[in-house]
Amino acid sequence: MSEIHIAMFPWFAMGHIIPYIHLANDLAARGLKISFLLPKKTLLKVQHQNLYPNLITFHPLTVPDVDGLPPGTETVCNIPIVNQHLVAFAMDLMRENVRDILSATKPNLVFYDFAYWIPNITKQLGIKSASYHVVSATALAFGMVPARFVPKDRPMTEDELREIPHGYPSTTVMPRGHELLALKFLSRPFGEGMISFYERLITSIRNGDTVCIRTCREVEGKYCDYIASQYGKSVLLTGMTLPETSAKTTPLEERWDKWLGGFKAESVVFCAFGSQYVPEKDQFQELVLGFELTGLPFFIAMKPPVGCTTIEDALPDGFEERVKGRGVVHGGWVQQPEILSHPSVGCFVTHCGFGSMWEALMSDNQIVVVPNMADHLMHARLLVEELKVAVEVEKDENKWFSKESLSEAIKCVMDKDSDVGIMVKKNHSELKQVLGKPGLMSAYIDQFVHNLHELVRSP
Ligand SMILES: O=c1ccn([C@@H]2O[C@H](COP(=O)(O)OP(=O)(O)O[C@H]3O[C@H](CO)[C@@H](O)[C@H](O)[C@H]3O)[C@@H](O)[C@H]2O)c(=O)[nH]1
Repeated sequence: MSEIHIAMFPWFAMGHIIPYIHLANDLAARGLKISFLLPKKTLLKVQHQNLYPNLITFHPLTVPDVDGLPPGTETVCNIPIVNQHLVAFAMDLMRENVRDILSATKPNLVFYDFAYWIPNITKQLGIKSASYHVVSATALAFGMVPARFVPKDRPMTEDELREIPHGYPSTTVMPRGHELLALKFLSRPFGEGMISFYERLITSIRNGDTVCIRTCREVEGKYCDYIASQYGKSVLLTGMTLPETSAKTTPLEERWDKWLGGFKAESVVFCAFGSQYVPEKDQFQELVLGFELTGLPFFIAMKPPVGCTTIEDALPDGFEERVKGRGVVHGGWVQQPEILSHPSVGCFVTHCGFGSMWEALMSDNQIVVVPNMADHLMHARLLVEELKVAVEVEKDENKWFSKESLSEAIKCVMDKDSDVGIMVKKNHSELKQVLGKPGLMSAYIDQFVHNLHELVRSP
């Protein structure tokens, strides 16, 4: 088979760029050549993850400044959700630049997700296009299908937001009540020349030559089939594309390894909410008080709350003294996969970003979910309602959760005698066995590469 050359142009968010790099590594391991288009400062942060520099080439991009965003903004990292469409706008302004790179590098195929205009360029250049999605099939099936009516010239009404797409294959894996109304921002057309996130994704899937998703049939089979039937296209799966070797190549930072090592096996509760989430100060304080209330050792890694320069500034009065020796609250990035595989860690409290969802499933930890927005809600419901491998922290209509509800959820899975704890542990361990079956994930990539060869050869 002749060599395939793929260009990749993911949404400017770390939660998208990182899984694209994992896929690039998996493909390069099978001899495929990759041209990766990335904002230039972001490139410096992730280039060490390129395991095949002979096959994966990064192309630096300059992201134009856009009114309403701090100058030099490249990704949605630290940008409030209400302004994320401006990052999409900046991405759209790069059309000509991207076309020039594709025209010069001449790949056979382009992978993209939010840049819905890529197929217009690739058709002119005689290149194939594949929309590759690193959010769940569940989220795409619920929100981003032709069966969902999305008006082009106005935001969706409450009734439209509450409507379930016809044929959607679940009655439980979905946002509830007030959460549905919070999806309104996805449907807002943002002005001259800009389209809503709903329309962006639906157009992206509809116009590409194929649709690919970072998932497995074992977890999301029926949602993949629904997407295939909605678009009349086959859906190609890459499996979960988690790097297998990270724990071996990058040992956990010594200070954390030592601290965690001071506790008995499976006793520490770890909490992290991904690369984007910035808590409000009062919710953050309630969260840490919830951990205090459990009486268990804990390790929280989270960005400083809105309006606080450091995490220490945001802690409740007397908190540090009271939890000294059994609790850490760290305001920066930690090595999540390595922490999840530390023998002392027994529970993961997660916002349920798609990356964290897979990492949680492939760990031996009990899982507690605290979803905040759009796709996180879908992943959380998938784990709790359908797979029954996790418990969810109760929230009120204003998305607020109390220290008591957080503490109860954690204790319910950490208490060795709890029926719910025993049930989710058993289900999780059975699923992990299925997903961890030797050769399963590499078979996904092999089949995926085979499908790409067919796609490239097709007329
Ligand atoms: O201190 C930290 C925090 C996070 N991570 C890693 O960062 C990634 C975070 O990804 P994810 O769990 O997917 O969360 P987000 O960063 O919130 O993800 C964005 O991208 C996801 C697609 O991957 C979408 O599902 C989410 O909606 C979107 O918020 C994971 O691999 C974590 O292991 C760390 O290593 N250390």
